[in-house]
Amino acid sequence: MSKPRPHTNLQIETQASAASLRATVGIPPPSPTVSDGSSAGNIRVVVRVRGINAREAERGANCLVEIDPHTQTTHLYPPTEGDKSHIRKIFDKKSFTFDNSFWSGSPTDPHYATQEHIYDSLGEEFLDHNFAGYHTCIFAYGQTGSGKSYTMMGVEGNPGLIPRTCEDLFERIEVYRSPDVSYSVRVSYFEIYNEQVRDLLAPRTETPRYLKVRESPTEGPYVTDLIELPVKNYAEVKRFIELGDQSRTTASTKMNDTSSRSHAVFTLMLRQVHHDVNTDETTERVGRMRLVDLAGSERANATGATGARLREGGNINKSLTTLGRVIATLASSSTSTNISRSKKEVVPYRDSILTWLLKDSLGGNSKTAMIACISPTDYDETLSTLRYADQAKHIKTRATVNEDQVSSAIRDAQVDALQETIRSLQLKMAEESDARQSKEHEIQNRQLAEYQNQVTQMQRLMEEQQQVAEVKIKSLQTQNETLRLHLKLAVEGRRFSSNPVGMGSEVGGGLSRNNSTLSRNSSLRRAGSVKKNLGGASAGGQLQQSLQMEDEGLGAESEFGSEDEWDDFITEIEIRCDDVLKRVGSFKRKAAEDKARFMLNSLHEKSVNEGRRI
Ligand SMILES: Nc1ncnc2c1ncn2[C@@H]1O[C@H](COP(=O)(O)OP(=O)(O)OP(=O)(O)O)[C@@H](O)[C@H]1O
Repeated sequence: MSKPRPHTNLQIETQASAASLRATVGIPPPSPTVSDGSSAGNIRVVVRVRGINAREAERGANCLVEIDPHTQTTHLYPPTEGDKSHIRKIFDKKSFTFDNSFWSGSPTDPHYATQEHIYDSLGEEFLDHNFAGYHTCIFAYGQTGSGKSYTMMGVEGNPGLIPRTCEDLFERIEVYRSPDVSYSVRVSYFEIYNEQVRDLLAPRTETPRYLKVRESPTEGPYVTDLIELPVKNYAEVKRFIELGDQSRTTASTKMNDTSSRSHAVFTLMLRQVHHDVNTDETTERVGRMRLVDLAGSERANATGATGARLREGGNINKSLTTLGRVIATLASSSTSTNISRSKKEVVPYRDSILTWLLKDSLGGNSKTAMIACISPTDYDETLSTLRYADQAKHIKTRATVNEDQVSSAIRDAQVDALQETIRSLQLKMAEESDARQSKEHEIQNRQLAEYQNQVTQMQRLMEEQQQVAEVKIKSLQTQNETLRLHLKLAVEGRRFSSNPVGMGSEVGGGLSRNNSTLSRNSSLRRAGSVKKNLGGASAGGQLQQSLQMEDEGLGAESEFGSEDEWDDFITEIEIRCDDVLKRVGSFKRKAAEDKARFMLNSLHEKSVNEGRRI
């Protein structure tokens, strides 16, 4: 059989990058496309084939994979007769069609899919969803050594999907920045190793510290005490990625020199707070992006694993088998008819930590994509991955926009209610600590966990308060600047009209008189249009508009018949400026008070914890 000729994805070169175009021209982030804020859709599935590596070339392995760029089909050919490992088995050519099939055989191949192509065709769109308020998840699946870490994280000088997403995220925040919107980003990074969760951003300790997984009715499954760090720019995230990668469990196997022995989950939380100065209402949008690099499926004899490596491999395979069962159950319930749907199968999320934590991403509130990474030479493993991927494309998720509209009063009430809960928990814990010696550790621990959970919520709320206060201050400052500019222009116009020295006086009385009249009218007209704008003046755009109207001779007729009216107008503007400044001052004070309350709570929590430890 002749070696199949690799093709690649032609589409990737022609796909217009909508998001970067939007960012270039400064159009704000996309709004949700569906009116009720929810969007049902299938998991997006793409395949990426890596090139033949040195090991495979050494054993003379043939390329068994071909990609048709026009139909996005991946063909898998049977191994050649000379390949002894496949003797006595019957193989067929298999074909699967996906949303995209990427060929990354050799950079010299026509239509070779680079890291950038993968990001442009998948990462960008998913970032759009995050800005629109959706949760997203992209996970890489495939046998060991097939290119998952390369695709997700990349290598020095050739970054993968995760660093590119982070970089684009901060570039967009810069482009979308406006006075009434504030953005905050938090990052977390953990691994699931041997069915245990370890924080990759926590300092590594002699005895590893494993974190518990809990399920909340509102948030679903979550990792307790997971560090979530606020980040301000790409350089900061990059540092945390490097820190996490250094902590990640990897080892050399016969299949891969740097094989990931754990599933790694990198999460970015994007929070957008929009504040409307006129209604004092705040809209918050939260988009969580999960980027998952799974450990690779492996056959013990192929990896040459023994001892600890063998145990790791066993756990990796166990969780991947559970993932397979979850995918199969979800796929069958998505394709089943209404009648068979009534006796719905239970999805075995809880059978592994991985599937439990990815519950939402796999079958709930998320837009999800799977990147199936395959080797071009291994028929069995590649077929297994392609079958997984083929099933996954039938899964439907229902993503909803995570948006909240809160007034200042409600927000303050929330803070008060939480403070009350925390106070009563503190009281209970103090009572409990007297009975510390009595064997009620179980209850005490549960109460402590609940207390910590509440305090974390409180901290979040305080930080959100702070974020809202910052937006308010920024938008009031802009309003103030606009008013000052209006005032300056109006006063200058008046000065010019009442003392028409200069051009008018040089060219003669008639013209001077004309100019004077013109200027006076112009100044009053300008002031009139300024006055009109005062009702809702909140942006420089309005000022520009009023000046433009005047230039076009469309300005409103003067509303100032006398000097008294003019003076009243100036006084009114001055009062408004003072008022805005006062509001800025009071917001600053409130923000400082919130911060102080927050610090006090943190201190109290610390002392409670320390008291407990003693
Ligand atoms: N598309 C590609 N282009 C160039 N090199 C690649 C590509 N894909 C993978 N590689 C290289 O192949 C090797 C194995 O890739 P990688 O570590 O990403 O595999 P993996 O699927 O994450 O494996 P494991 O499951 O064992 O962690 C690495 O040296 C990587 O740089």
